Amino acid sequence: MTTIADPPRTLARSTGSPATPPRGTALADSATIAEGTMDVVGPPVPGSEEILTPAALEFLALLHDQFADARTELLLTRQRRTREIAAGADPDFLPVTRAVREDSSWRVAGAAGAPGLSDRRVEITGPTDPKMTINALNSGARVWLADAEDASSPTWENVVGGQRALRSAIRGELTFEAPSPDGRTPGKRYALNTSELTKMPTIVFRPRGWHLFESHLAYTGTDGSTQPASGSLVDFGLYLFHNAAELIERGRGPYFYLPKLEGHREARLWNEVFELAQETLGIPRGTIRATVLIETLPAAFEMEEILYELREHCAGLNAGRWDYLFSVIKCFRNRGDSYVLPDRAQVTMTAPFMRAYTELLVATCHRRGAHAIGGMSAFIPDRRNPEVTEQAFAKVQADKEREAGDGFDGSWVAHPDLIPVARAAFDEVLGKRENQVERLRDDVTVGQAELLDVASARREGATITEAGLRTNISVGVRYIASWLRGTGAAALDSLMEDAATAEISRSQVWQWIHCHTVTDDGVAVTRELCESMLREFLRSTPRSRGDRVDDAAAIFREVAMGDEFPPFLTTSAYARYF
Ligand SMILES: CC(=O)SCCNC(=O)CCNC(=O)[C@H](O)C(C)(C)COP(=O)(O)OP(=O)(O)OC[C@H]1O[C@@H](n2cnc3c(N)ncnc32)[C@H](O)[C@@H]1OP(=O)(O)O
Ligand SMILES: O=CC(=O)O
Ligand SMILES: [Mg+2]
Repeated sequence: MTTIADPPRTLARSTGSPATPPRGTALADSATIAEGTMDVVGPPVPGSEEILTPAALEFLALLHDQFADARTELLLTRQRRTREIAAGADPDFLPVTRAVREDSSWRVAGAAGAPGLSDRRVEITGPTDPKMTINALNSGARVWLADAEDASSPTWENVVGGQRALRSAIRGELTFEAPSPDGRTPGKRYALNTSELTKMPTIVFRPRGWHLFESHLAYTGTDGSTQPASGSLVDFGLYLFHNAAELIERGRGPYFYLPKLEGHREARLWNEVFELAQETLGIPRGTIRATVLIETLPAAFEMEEILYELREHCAGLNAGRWDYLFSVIKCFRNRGDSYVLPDRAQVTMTAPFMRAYTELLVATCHRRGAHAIGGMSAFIPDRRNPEVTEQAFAKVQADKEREAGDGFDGSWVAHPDLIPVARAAFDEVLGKRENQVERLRDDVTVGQAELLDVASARREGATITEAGLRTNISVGVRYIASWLRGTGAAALDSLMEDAATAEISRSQVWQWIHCHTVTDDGVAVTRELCESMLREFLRSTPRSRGDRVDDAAAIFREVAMGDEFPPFLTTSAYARYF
C-alpha cells in the first residue's frame, strides 16, 4: 500500500476502550477521560443547558487535548506557505506524494455504507437557525448542507442555537413561530413536513474552518495555559456528540463538509479527529463521511492526497468556487498585473483557470470512487420580481447544465426555488442513475500551468471597472454589517452574499490598491480613491439604530485598505466585536 512520506502523528494518549453511548448523550456516565478542561465563558443563551452539558464539554476538552496543538502548527504552516506564494513561489503538485497520485489501486469509502449519500444531485445550503432549518428540510432537495461556515455569523447565540435546532430537527421535533408581524396577529408557524429522517434531505453539517476560534469556550490544557476553543472542533464535536447515535438509529449518519483546507496534512488532522471521536463515542470506525471543499489554490494541487488521507471517511470533493477565487487573489495579491483578476462579476466558471480546476476535481474524484459536487451560483430568485427570478433561473440552469455535463454528481443551490432548475439539469444527464461516479474523465490533462493561468480571465475580455470597485466597497461593507448583526448570508443586489463572496470583494480592493491597478475605464485605484468612495457610500446609505454600518466600514478599512493583508475578514471582525 502506498504511504505518504511523513507518518501520522501519534496521539498523545490512549483513550482506552470505547464507551457505549446512550442515544444522543454519549459519555454521559463515563469516567473522566479528558485531561484538560473546557469552560463556558460566554453568557447563557437559549439552548445552553441542552447543548453545553458537562459530558459534551468533556468531549470537546478531549478533542482539544489531542488536536489543539496540531491545529496551531498547521495554521502556522499555512501562513508560511501563503507568504511564500505571495513572494513568488508558485504552488505545484508535491514531489513527495507522487507515489500516492500514481498508485491507481486505492479508492475512498464513498457512499458505500453511508445511507442517504448516493444520490446528491441537488443540495440546498443555508444557516441553521430554526426557520431556515425547517425550510431546508421541507425543501425537497436530496441533501441539506447545514452551514456553520460561510453562511453563518458565529455569534454565540447562533452557535448554540444552531446546534439546538439541528438536535431537535434530527429528532423530528423542531418547530418555530416567527415574530408577530404587527404585535397583534400571531406570527407564521413552521413545522417539519415529516419526523422521519429518511424522508428529509440528508443532513451534511459544515463546521467552521480551522482558522476560526470560539471565544465563548475556553480550553485549559494540562500545562495550565488557557486559550479560546477551536471553532472547528466545537462545531464538529457538539454536532457529533449530540446526534451521531440518533442519526445512525434513524437511518442516516454523521456527515460533514470540511471547509477551507489548504493541504493534505489538514485532511490528515481531520481524519485523526474522526478516528478518536468515533472510538470515544463508540461509533464504528468509518461511519463518519466527509466531503472536502476544494476551495483554496494550494488544495487544488493536493486533491489526490486529501482523498487519500481521508479515504476511510471520504465521500467526495466539492468545488467551492467563491473561496477558491478568494484564495487565488490572496495567494497572488502582490504578484503584479498579470495576476490581477477582473471585476468579481466578470470572473465566471468558464474562465480557463476556473474550468481547469473543476475539470481536475471531477477527474480526480471519479478515479477514486468519490462524488464530485458542484458549487454555488450566486444568482437568486426574488419572489416579488419575476424579471430577476427569470434571470436567476437562466443563469443557474446554464451553470448546472455545464456541471452535469462535465461529470459532477450533484450541485448546490442557495434558494428553494432553484431546486427544480438544478434537478432538471442533473436528471437530464443522470436519468435513473444515482450519480455518475463511474464516468472517468481520462481526457482531462490539467497541470500546474492551467491551474495557475489566472491571466486567462482577462485574456477572455473581462475588465476591471470603476463600477466594479464601487460594487466591491458597497457589497463588502453591507455584508460585514449583516454579519455583525448576526446574519451570515444575505441577498444583496439580487445576489447571494456570504463570507466567501465578501472575501473576494475586500481582497480584490486590496489587490487593486497594492498592484497600482488602473481600471479599463482609466481610473487609478488608490487608497485615497477607495476612502472617498467608502465615504460617499456611507453618506448615501440610509441608516438605522443598530445597523452596524460604521463598524462594518471600520472592518472594511482594515481588511481591504490596510498595509497588511489580514488572512480572513471574519477573524478580524470576530476578534474586534465578538
Ligand atoms: C460560498 C458558499 O459557501 S455558498 C453556501 C453558503 N451560502 C448559503 O448557504 C446561502 C443560502 N441562502 C440563503 O441564505 C438565502 O437564500 C438568502 C439569504 C440568500 C436569501 O434569503 P431570503 O432573502 O430570505 O430569500 P426569500 O425571501 O426569497 O426566501 C423565500 C423563502 O425561502 C426560504 N429560503 C431562502 N433560502 C433558503 C435556504 N437556503 N434554505 C432554506 N430556506 C430558504 C426563506 O426562509 C423564505 O421562507 P419564508 O417564506 O418561510 O419566509
Ligand atoms: O463554500 C463554498 C465556496 O464557494 O466558497
Ligand atoms: Mg467556502
